Amino acid sequence: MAPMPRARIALITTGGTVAARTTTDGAVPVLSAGDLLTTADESAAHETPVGGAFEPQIVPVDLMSVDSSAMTPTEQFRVVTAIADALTDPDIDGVVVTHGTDTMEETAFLADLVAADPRPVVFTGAQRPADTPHADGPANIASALAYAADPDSRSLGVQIVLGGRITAARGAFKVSTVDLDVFDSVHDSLPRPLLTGPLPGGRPARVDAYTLYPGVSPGLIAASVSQNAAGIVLAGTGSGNTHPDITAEVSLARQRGVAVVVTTRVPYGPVVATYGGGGGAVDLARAGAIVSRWLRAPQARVALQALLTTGCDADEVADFFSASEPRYD
Ligand SMILES: NC(=O)C[C@H](N)C(=O)O
Repeated sequence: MAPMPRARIALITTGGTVAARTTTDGAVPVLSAGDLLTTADESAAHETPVGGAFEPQIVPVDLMSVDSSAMTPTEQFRVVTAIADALTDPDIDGVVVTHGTDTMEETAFLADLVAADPRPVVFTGAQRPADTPHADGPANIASALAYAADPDSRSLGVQIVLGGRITAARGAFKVSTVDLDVFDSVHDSLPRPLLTGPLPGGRPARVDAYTLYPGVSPGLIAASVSQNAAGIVLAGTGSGNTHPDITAEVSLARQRGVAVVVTTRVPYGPVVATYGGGGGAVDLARAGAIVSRWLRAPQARVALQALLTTGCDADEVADFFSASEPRYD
């Protein structure tokens, strides 16, 4: 299908390179939704469906102006709340969120965790600041608006539209610091278990994440526990493995009621608990860690944080991660 010519789309801006201007102190996000629309207008002409002008009615929401690398969990929750607020208007056909690419996979995934509404929610951004020659933001915004206005985009969950590619938020990860084709996916058809109910206000639960390596200090985990982290995500080597000393700390963390999820630092392939020897994923699972088969550390951390913030217990966390596995992978 083609975009509805007069679709009504909420455009929520959060900052990022797409909204950035270059200064002597580096690129900083300063542009409003109105500014972004002006630059996207020309590119939108290329999205005009055959036989009718595509002139969406835009409802601008200038939410925040931050580089996404500096976005806090509280701000990520605010983005998701803003999407829900926009969708309370029955006349809105879809939502586009402009966001930095550094942590887009996290906020878009958080939005997908509560995306029960069939109307399209699309994240987009840019790799080049808006005032650089050949800035990619305007074309990305135009494509995202067209995608959000297309009835065929309904009921697919949150999508990332960027660099000419459409990527489901769940499983997406940033693959290039500078290329215009920014995201790939660890698996292109992950199941989408949703959180029950909206995200609560207030401060999200603290969930730490560590990438493991030879010689990593077990004290990192002890420090998280002593600082009252509610959860810890470990990106192990290979298929979710590490040193036996880490397993011992995981055991202690579990005894203190801290949820632990193990994933891998490897970009592709499932995490399969195969290895023993004291530090293998088999040992970590026996020590009480939950294996995240596909969701990598950034998204596993967001899921664990959202689950713990909404009051889920260890069994419900385990159920979520097992429901996130495709049946035949
Ligand atoms: N391309 C970008 O948007 C990177 C930027 N640092 C951000 O995530 O906000």
